[in-house]
Amino acid sequence: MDEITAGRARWQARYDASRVRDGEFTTLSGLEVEPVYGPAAPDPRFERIGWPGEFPFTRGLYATGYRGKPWTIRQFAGFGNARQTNERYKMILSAGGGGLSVAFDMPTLMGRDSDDPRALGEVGHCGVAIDSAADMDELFEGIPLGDVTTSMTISGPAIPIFCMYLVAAERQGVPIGSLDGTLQTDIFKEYIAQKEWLFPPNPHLRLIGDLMEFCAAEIPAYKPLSVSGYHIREAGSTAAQELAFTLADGFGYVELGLSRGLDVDRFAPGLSFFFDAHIDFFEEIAKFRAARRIWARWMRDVYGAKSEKAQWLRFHTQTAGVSLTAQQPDNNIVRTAVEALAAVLGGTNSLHTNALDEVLALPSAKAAEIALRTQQVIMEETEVANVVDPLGGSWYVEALTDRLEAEAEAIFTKIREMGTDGTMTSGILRGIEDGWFMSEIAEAAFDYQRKLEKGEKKIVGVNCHTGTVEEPLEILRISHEVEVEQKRVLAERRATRDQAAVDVALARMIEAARSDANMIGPILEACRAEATLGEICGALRDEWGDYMEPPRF
Ligand SMILES: CC(C)(COP(=O)(O)OP(=O)(O)OC[C@H]1O[C@@H](n2cnc3c(N)ncnc32)[C@H](O)[C@@H]1OP(=O)(O)O)[C@@H](O)C(=O)NCCC(=O)NCCSC(=O)CCC(=O)O
Repeated sequence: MDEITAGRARWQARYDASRVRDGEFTTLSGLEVEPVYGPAAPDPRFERIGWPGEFPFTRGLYATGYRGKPWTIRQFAGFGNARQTNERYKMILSAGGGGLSVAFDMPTLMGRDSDDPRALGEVGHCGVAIDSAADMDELFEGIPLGDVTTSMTISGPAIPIFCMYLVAAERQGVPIGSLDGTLQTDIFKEYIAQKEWLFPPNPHLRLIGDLMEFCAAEIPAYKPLSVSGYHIREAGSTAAQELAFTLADGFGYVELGLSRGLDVDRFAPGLSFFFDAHIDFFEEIAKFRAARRIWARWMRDVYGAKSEKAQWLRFHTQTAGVSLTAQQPDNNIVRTAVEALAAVLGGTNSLHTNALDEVLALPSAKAAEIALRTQQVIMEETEVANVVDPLGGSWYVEALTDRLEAEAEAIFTKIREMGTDGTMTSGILRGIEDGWFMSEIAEAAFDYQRKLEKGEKKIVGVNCHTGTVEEPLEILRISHEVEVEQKRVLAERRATRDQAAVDVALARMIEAARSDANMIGPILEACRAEATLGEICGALRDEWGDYMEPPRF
């Protein structure tokens, strides 16, 4: 039997052993479609590409693709206080959202309480304000945490926020071992692009190692890391840089797990990824396919992962916020639809579609609903979910996939060479310290901007096809009352909690910080005692110090 026939037989066996959702898998005009298409005759490219559901997973993780399960519709949302955001979550779930994704406000992202002087004017603005486990209870009130997978986008203070989420689950009566969800936690990309860290890199990495250890042992389905290229791309990187920097960061976390003596086949399934879907349709599809292939190969060949789940790159995608325009904002619906389709054709596991007004403010309820419906149109009407990796074998897409893979490999070599001991981690830390990542991204952003200004690259409504007379958009505005009320509630909670229990828990946490002990238990205790996020992070800042980025011109 030749390799094509043998491969197809392997795929068929996997497909037959899998569950397929009910549905009519035909074109709109009624033609039956196969679950997958492949070459009819031997093709030299095929070994690199493979079949869906098998190494190197270029064509997807599952033999069934979206016939097995469609991607998760996971709309990133949060604003004002926990009660307001809870209402938005219930709206998203009742409108067909498949999972939740929490956006926190800036003080929370920086580990500060709502009454911190630095929080002034920011409470509830770019996400929801969470000060303690009691806010987390309110955030998920009436939403069974055992049944809904919840992603939380936070990295600097990821661990105390995660512990508050565990406390909220305990208070709902959900066993924490049964939870499934994702925590962003990706501190490398904070230093590289988003700039929301709390401490120097080493204490952050220690906490992340503690979290990986805890989750691998206690909450096997939970993904404690969502390694993020989104913010790298939004900062102006190219697609190849996004791919390479993100996967390099992922390798850094694998090296961290291995350095802690953890079993790669146990902890690697907890590593998840998050990419941008930008407007160049085919380049984005190729990027997602290349990402799966590179990750599988490195995990197997460099880091010794044996199980398929440890070789899988699972990812969430968000359409490109940076591609949205304030001019002619209705056009953003079209951009988002094209980008979302690229994510789906690239085999994303989970997807957020941006709202048309996100360039101006957090989404209004109406804009949020259109964004959600955009995914549903793709899922329910277009028939694209009938066939796994429908663009596999396209000369263009396969060539771009190879090209992006080669570009990423060249960047990996550069990063490793920057380090002192041949590891990816050492190269990443050196690149952060030297401002190398930042200047690579800045160069790419500058180059693109120059092309826009020369008219070599075009954006409708910005440097071409301008001149539409526009109505002002109704946008969501967050009242200052939210901040006043959040501070009042926080003061009341501080006055009524058992202060001695808080003091003891915080002292134990610092004791643990000074030892080699795993920090998750003590931080969880502090959250159970209603210590606030600012108190927990403040005590750790006092212990570990702050981090100043080296200036670079
Ligand atoms: C793994 C992902 C990517 C997706 O998880 P999900 O649970 O949604 O989906 P999933 O794992 O693909 O699927 C759920 C289960 O179904 C199974 N499954 C899926 N497809 C299948 C198929 N065809 N056949 C058989 N089983 C299948 C999976 O293996 C899994 O089960 P098992 O578990 O048993 O295997 C996770 O990490 C995630 O949800 N990430 C979201 C991150 C996020 O929302 N970030 C927002 C950032 S927003 C941000 O940063 C701000 C940006 C800004 O500034 O605007």
